[in-house]
Amino acid sequence: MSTNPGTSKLVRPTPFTPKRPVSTSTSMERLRATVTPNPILASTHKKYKAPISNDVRSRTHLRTNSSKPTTLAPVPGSRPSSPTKSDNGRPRTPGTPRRGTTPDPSMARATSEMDVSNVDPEEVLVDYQTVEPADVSLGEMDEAWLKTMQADHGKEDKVMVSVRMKPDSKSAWNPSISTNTVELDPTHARQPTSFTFDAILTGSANKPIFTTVARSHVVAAMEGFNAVIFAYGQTASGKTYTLSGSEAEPGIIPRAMRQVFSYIRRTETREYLLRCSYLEIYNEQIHDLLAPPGAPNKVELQGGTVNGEIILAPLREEVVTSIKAVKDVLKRGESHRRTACTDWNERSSRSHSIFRLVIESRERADTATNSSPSPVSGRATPSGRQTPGPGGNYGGPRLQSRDGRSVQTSVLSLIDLAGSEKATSDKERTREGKYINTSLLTLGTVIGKLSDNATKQKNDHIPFRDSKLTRLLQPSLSGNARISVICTINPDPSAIAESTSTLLFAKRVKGVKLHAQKKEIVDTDALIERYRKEIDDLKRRLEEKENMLDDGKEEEKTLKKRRMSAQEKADESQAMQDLQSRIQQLTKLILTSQTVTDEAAGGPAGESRPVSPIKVDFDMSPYQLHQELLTARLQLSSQATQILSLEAALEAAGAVESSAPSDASDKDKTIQDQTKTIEEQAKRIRELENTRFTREASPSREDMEREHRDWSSKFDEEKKKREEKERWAEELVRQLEKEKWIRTKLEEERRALAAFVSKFDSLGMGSTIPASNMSTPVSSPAGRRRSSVAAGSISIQLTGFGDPTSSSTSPLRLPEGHIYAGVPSLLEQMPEEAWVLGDVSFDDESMSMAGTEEKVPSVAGGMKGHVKGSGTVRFATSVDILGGKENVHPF
Ligand SMILES: Nc1ncnc2c1ncn2[C@@H]1O[C@H](COP(=O)(O)OP(=O)(O)OP(=O)(O)O)[C@@H](O)[C@H]1O
Repeated sequence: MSTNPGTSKLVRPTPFTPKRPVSTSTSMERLRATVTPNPILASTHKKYKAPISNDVRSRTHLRTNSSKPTTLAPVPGSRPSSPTKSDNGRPRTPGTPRRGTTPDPSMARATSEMDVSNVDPEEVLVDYQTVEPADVSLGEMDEAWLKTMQADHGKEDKVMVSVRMKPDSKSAWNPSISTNTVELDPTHARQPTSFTFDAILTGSANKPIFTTVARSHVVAAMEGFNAVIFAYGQTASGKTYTLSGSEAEPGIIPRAMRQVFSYIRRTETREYLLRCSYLEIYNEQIHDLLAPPGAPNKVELQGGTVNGEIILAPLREEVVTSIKAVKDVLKRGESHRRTACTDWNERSSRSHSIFRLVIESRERADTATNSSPSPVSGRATPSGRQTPGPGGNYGGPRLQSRDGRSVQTSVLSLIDLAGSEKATSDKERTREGKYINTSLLTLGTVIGKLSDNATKQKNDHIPFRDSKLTRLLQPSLSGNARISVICTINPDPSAIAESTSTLLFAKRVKGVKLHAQKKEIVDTDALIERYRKEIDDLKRRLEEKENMLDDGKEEEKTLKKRRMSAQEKADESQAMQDLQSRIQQLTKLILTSQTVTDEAAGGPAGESRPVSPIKVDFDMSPYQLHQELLTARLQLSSQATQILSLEAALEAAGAVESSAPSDASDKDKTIQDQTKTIEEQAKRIRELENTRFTREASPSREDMEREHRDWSSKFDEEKKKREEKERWAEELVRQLEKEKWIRTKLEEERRALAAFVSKFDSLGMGSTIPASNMSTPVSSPAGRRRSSVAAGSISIQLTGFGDPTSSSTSPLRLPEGHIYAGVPSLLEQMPEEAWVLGDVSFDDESMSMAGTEEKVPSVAGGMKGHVKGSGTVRFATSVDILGGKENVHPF
């Protein structure tokens, strides 16, 4: 690891891991020997691990000295009364009221001498003449650098992210300054782990750190852009050292302040009003570090935002005019900050601290080019609009825009975050640690989502409201600021996990996109004048264009128009449209500005002239104004198109020439009339379209209803049919059941009869079967009757079954359960060709023919048997069956 050669190797008072409690005696001595203590910090330096309660801090003893009521921030609009210019003409830095006799002289210095509510901003302006040479840092802003840097403003749309490694003899990380990469040493890495950022910083010297990561942001703030610089990292990794530094190595905050004064000294054309505030977020509560001792110091973050700004109230702002004044403010704020000795850091910040410098500037009166009084109607020039503030909760005075000199406002925020840490044995520290970690976690989530939204072009919700820190940073993180983040890491191998987490945070921050905009508070009269001039100019250009076309005789004009290509005509008409749109827009803006001005001056706004339909908020950011402008332009352009078409129509009707107005105002009137007509026509068209739509829509609705009705009746019909079929099916089933029942009954009867017959036969009484029980016997010429059937037909018709007359055509059906009894030679003459088909078999004959066609052997001697199964006996030739049909009986 390469470190700054000038670095005095600092021995860490404790290893990062909290396992071993700090040994204050040796480590502190070593520390004191290596680092010159910062006198600012020394006053509150905690040497021993002791609980710090916000109520038991230095303010407690100061409270006893409090005799005068505290004056808080002025209500905007209250006139400053007592100028504070010192005898030598140089403005004196105001402070808080002196509290009578103070036993502690250092604290007497820390409390302020002046009530800021009584400061006239005009009296405390800083310009190149008032800056003391001693307040200036020489050589930090050469012209060439400044030029490149200024060219970068507006282009830069990413957060500047740098990593600062604290000097350590055993480092687990290898920094590469040339490639801006930091890599985890392979001995500690399972896989290659490296990160690349905008800068990798090492060593103890704070000057190069300032130059690399903060200088350009400070200049951006001086030029009207909001700027935020913050340090992020685990506890004891060097955040406070980077931001505040020590007497020997001043950090970013003191260097930035010097830079501010250097900038003012080299900028001869502007004058500045500088106001500081200093606050901290401790256990999710915001405290004003500059609140006078004994005064309430809780600051509330109010509901919404004003023009994208967060409202903090009540927050004290103090005007500063010199480095000394800034130092005083810092010292006072530092003395109120919550720090404590933890397992890892002798003087650990227990809160997030935010030092804010509000920079307001305007062109100096003697250099302003537009310093002539406003020509707007003999009215007295109204004072410029006040810097938007939370209804008197901001503390400091505001710079007013004067004589057309607009006021530029920006805020430089320098933030020292509390460090993420592990749990400690001390209860109070653990509680603080929880708040710290939670808010840092939210910061990480917010940054992650912002970066995600930027890369994936999404617009997901960002949980800014989940912590005070993110809520406070919302305007900046949302993009309206130049941001520089310094991630500090402790390179000790015992802190690899924490350092990796910090580096991952840094990587996410890199993805956040910014679009910082300047904020300018404009003098409305000057603005109106600017609009008027622009309108005059536009009207002149419009007339020129029209004259160009109208010059010459009628034939020449026609020729001119014919000569113009279609493209030229379109361009020309577009240019004229643009001019007219702009004129209308500016006219509206003038009306709005005048309304606003009159209202602000308590005048009878809107009585003598129409109030513009568009209310322009002059406190809107240029970006917002631009958006408004685009929307307005779009509207105007569509109206202008309508006007043009109407003009074309009128021209075609030959009406324009005769009624064409001669001067611009008449033309404006005509345009207005025409616009009105167009609007009426457009309204009429809309009505017609609506009617048409209604008309077109109603038949289709009827159709739909009719169709619906048709379908419903069809459905009902189908349903009816189905129900009928179901009824019919049920009826069939019922009949079937009945049939089955009848058949069963018949079957039972038949079986009973067959049994009877069989018994009868066995008794040798076959000839005595009563004819009534059987079918009517076929009459036979002889005693042994012979029944003759044709080939392929039945030879036997079972008694009681079937129709005897059809016996010649039907095959012999032998239903199961019939027997052939009492017939000595039923098929005596059956020829060989006889075939039996079907599943028929007989008990005691070799006539098993189940399922297959089989040739039936001649049956000599008749047969007697019980038919099993049903089937058909088919005969190929005529068969004489002895005994006739009557010999076959049901079983
Ligand atoms: N780059 C550095 N060079 C020399 N000393 C350093 C450096 N960074 C930090 N230190 C020393 O390390 C100690 C811890 O640093 P510091 O208090 O700035 O850490 P921190 O990140 O602010 O911690 P915390 O989050 O607990 O407030 C201090 O004694 C400081 O002087």
